[in-house]
Amino acid sequence: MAELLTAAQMRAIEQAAIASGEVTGLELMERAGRGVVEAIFEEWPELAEERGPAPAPPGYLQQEEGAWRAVVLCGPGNNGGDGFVVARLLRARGWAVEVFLYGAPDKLPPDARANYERCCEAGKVQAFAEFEPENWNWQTGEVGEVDLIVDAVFGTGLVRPVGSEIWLHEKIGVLTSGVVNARRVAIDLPSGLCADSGKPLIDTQDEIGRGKLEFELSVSFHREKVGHRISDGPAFCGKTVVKSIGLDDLPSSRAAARELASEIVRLTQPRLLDKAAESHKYTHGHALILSGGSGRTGAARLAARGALRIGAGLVTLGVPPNAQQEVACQITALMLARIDGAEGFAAVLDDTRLNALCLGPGMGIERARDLVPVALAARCATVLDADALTAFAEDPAELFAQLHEACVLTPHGGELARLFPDIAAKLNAPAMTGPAYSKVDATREAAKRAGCVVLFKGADTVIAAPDGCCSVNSAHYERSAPWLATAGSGDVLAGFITGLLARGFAPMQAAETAAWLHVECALEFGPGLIAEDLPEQLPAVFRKLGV
Ligand SMILES: NC(=O)C1=CN([C@@H]2O[C@H](COP(=O)(O)OP(=O)(O)OC[C@H]3O[C@@H](n4cnc5c(N)ncnc54)[C@H](O)[C@@H]3O)[C@@H](O)[C@H]2O)[C@@H](O)CC1
Ligand SMILES: Nc1ncnc2c1ncn2[C@@H]1O[C@H](COP(=O)(O)OP(=O)(O)O)[C@@H](O)[C@H]1O
Ligand SMILES: [K+]
Repeated sequence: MAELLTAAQMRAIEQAAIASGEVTGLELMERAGRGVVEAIFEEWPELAEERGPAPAPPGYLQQEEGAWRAVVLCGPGNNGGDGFVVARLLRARGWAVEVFLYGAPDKLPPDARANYERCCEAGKVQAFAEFEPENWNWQTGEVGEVDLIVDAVFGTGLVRPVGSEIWLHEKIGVLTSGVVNARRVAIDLPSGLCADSGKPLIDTQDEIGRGKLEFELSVSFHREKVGHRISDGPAFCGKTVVKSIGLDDLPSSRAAARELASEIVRLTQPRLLDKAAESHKYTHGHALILSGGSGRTGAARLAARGALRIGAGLVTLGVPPNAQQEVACQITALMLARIDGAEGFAAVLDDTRLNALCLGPGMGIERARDLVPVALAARCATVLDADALTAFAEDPAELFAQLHEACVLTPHGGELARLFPDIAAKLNAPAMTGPAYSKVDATREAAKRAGCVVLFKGADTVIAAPDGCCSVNSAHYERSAPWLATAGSGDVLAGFITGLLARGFAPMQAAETAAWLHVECALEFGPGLIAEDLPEQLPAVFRKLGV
């Protein structure tokens, strides 16, 4: 299962390896630099082609032709150290490389210092203040084309907001503003991005020039960091490649990782979805999904279709009398039960074969306020979405007092803010110091307070349980699925979770697997997707999974 590490976890794993004597920091840095160069050539094979030798410094960037040209921006820590390795390796291949250092050489940590010195043997390293692409005269050809920009200013050690003197988004923006056509690679993370939260730490009220901070490739080591997958991280990173630096082969770092295991955030992956051959429909559970009144039943019908397709044995829509006819005209495999007020609902719940409930989609606030307490009193696996969450905006504590561990809450950002206003305020505050409060922190805190699983939606859906277990369902990079942002897709997701709960999945596993399948369905259909299409992709997705 793919793990996402925080900066502190990565440090602990690396430090354990170094402390054991199984590897030195210098060796890890060399492997990191080599990994970056490898990743660059894998991403842009044309850059690996041989070219003429580098002209002698100074002023090699003035040359019109000849070697490939790179600018490497190094910072004051080990990220800068990785940058010096990359600069040296590129120079050894005949590249013309301009290296700039932000910070004083004698303050570099030992391994970075060693690589600074080795880098200087093959060419100069200039002070960062000299990096003034805004003053380079492109028009007169005084400065030649730059083929590659390497950002090695800050990695996982970024703790303070990036000052205006190193606003890379501005500087790199100049370099890439169409005058030159350089590929942009960030070592570990784009400098300025907080490794734990995926938020930029920038000390300014100004609009961040986001387009300019975006890289095409980020090369991380050992594991992706949480920040590669949440908030602004994916947009800034462009594409994230992970290179091994040999830590998985070392008993010391493996032991350190085992100790951290319960805290580590994971990327979602599907659980076993097969059905046993000897089963019958009741083995797969009976889900009940409550709808709203006449004219507002679409959301619940979407959820119900999702629950049925994902394999619940039976799915019943619980509708108020005024919507009975409307729903009856629309459904075939789904069943229908008349559910009016709290009393009638309680009577329906006497049927113990009903083992998963879904309340919220299109339900209406008033009906939700009446019926959610009845559902929760039944102590049945229950998904609360949409109106079932908003109904408790005025007194979230009232809801929390009734929730139990078989519940799943599925808020989007607005709904989360209604139930957890303090958590939303912390999450939405400008990030000044690292590690910044993240969507992972927010979801974990919400799950703990609610006492049940919380699935916080978005392209970076975060799912957490009260015990801290947490995963990210990332619709980014090769799983980018922007077509999922369409009305009703959240209703289908609620139905998917309900269906899996009916099938007997534990709440955390139901939420993770449903979120993962939701994105797979969107990818299976592709552009033009609307919510109705989502459940209909499940058969193809299951076939691909070998279910
Ligand atoms: N942890 C590991 O296992 C490995 C780490 N490596 C590299 O080392 C990096 C982490 O190195 P470090 O921990 O030295 O951290 P960084 O190199 O990311 O930055 C730390 C330095 O920047 C300063 N700093 C932080 N925020 C600042 C700000 N806003 N303005 C000015 N200065 C600021 C800190 O005081 C410190 O001097 C990783 O991202 C990775 O690139 C690699 O060499 C491979 C192995
Ligand atoms: N850009 C995006 N990429 C991938 N998934 C997205 C994106 N935006 C939204 N989603 C997903 O689409 C669904 C939207 O749900 P929600 O906000 O409840 O809206 P609705 O109820 O109208 O469907 C959620 O599952 C969310 O994770
Ligand atoms: K960097």
